[in-house]
Parts: sequence; structure tokens; C-alpha cells
Amino acid sequence: MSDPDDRPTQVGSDAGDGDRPPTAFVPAHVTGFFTAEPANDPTKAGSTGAGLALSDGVTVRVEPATPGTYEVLLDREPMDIEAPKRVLQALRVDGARVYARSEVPLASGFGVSGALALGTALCANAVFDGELSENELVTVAHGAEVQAGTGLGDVVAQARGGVPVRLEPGAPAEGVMDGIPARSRVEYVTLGELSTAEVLSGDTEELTHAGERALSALVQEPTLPRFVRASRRFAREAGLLTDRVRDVVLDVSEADGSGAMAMLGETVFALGTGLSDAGHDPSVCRVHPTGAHLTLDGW
Ligand SMILES: Nc1ncnc2c1ncn2[C@@H]1O[C@H](COP(=O)(O)OP(=O)(O)O)[C@@H](O)[C@H]1O
Ligand SMILES: CC(C)(COP(=O)(O)O)[C@@H](O)C(=O)O
Repeated sequence: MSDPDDRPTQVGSDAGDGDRPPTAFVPAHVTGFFTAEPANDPTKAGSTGAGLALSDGVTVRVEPATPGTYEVLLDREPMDIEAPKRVLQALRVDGARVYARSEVPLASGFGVSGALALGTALCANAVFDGELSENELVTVAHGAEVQAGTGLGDVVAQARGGVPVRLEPGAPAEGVMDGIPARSRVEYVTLGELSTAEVLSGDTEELTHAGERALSALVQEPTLPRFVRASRRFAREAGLLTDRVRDVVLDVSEADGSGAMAMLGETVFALGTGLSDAGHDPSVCRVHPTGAHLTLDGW
């Protein structure tokens, strides 16, 4: 787990021993395909679909700050990211600073905003002596992410880990999850950003139909190769494939590999050595076996 902040630690509260403040690790989550399922109640809103939780992810720490101020520093840069700020407000934290380190790029299909929301919920509950359960914190983070418009299913997937399949949308009390019982090395290459909020606020009917077809195919054969094939087809049918992503996905296929586009970003992911076999220079990680977790007092 990387340290979200290089400065000497200074969070002193009942939750920690003063030397080791609560720290959360949240796996990145690459969605292969999804449907958009809006609802007025943010616990019911969300998406169905499937993706990979990655061993690369986001490490988060939260500290008290001047009352009324909410600041998010991502890799030491102050960033205007709504979801974690909404989490702090929902938890009635009056002033906090979020320090985060990310191993994956923002706005490129890795669910960084969802990871910040979930990591902030886990840490803030510990630092400010909250008394919420894991499902309650996932619900707060999911609601914040949905209301910010920056994601629909990343938070519940990141809380689960592995290869989450979202059969029904929504927070833990509403959604239904399954998973593909398999693990793999994962390679990825990011070519550029895509705004999730822009896609989600547009017409999502076509992509939702494509997502429903992909989910039926995967449920019939819940394997990793089928997941990547369904994802490749989804990107094409949903009209989300960019030229640059298509070219790299084709390179992987031509080298007998299996790759697809990460939703929603200009990112290509591949199982095994798919991208390196095709001559690209990918980042390498693996499927993360578990979900987001908190480390308290170094344990
Ligand atoms: N420089 C930036 N580039 C992209 N997004 C940014 C930037 N600064 C802040 N943001 C915010 O970060 C969030 C990115 O969310 P999203 O596109 O869903 O990314 P991800 O796929 O990593 O979750 C949005 O709230 C956006 O407004
Ligand atoms: C695909 C997306 C709607 C957005 O993902 P990201 O751009 O990574 O925030 C995700 O939340 C999902 O529901 O599967």
C-alpha cells in the first residue's frame, strides 16, 4: 500500500495510535460493460455490468481541517472532485482534508472518483469516531458517487473485489452481485480521458441495451474470456469505442490476445500478456482478490 502523504503523520484520535492514522486501500475497477439504471433514490440507482477489481488502486487518508473546509489532494495536487466531498458532508464531518495516492490515472475508466468516495467514507468513519457498518459506508459512498454523476457501479464493485458481476443495480441493500471465480494478470494502456459525467448525462438507451445483451451472455458462461469478448462487443455496439482504442484492441487480437476498452476512459485492458505480446508497453497488475479495506494502527 503506498503512503497517501509523505509528511509526518499527525492524526491523533481514538481510532489510531497517533503514529499510524487509518488508511484505506481501494482497488481500481475497470468496467467492461454496463447498463445505466437511474432512480430518484440514489441507493436504488446504479448500473448492472461486469468489471475487474485491480491490485493497482487508490490509497486514502483523512485528517480533520478547519471547520467548513473540504479539500481533496490527489497525488499532492488539490483537485475539485465532488464524490469524496459529498461523502464528508453526508457523514456530517465539519472540515476535513483527504490525502490520496493513485496508481491509476483519473478520468480514464478506473473508478478513481468512486475509490476516493469509498476510501474517504472508510477513513472518515474511523477518524471521526463514526459508528457506521461497512455496508452503511458503502451506501454513503455509492450515493455520493451517483449524485456527483461520476459513476454508477464502481463503488459496490470496489467494495467486493475480484471480478464483480452486478446483476441488479444499487447500494448493498438493493443491488445483487455475483462474480467470476477466476483471477488473472491484467495489463492496461491509457491513451486519454473520457468524462463519465458527460456520457451518463446524455442518452444512455443504446448503451443500456448493449449492456443487457452483454450481461446475458456472461451469465450463461461466467468466465474471463467471455467477459472480455462481451466487453469488446459492448464497446462497439454502445458506440463508445474511440479510433485510438479500437486500433490497440485490434493489435491485441492480432497477437492472439484478449483485450477490450475500460468504461469510461480511453484505456485498453488485456488479460495475461495481451498488450505486451502486441508490442505495447503496458502497466501490469492483477485482479485484486478482495475489496476495499481499512488499516488501523498498522493492522
Ligand atoms: N484535471 C481533471 N481531469 C479530469 N477530471 C477531473 C480533473 N479535476 C477534477 N476532476 C474531477 O474528477 C472526477 C473524475 O471522475 P470520472 O470521470 O468518473 O473519473 P474516474 O473514471 O477516474 O472515476 C470528476 O468529478 C471531475 O470533475
Ligand atoms: C462505467 C461507469 C458508469 C463509470 O466508470 P468510471 O468512468 O470509471 O467512473 C461505472 O461506474 C459503472 O457503473 O460500471
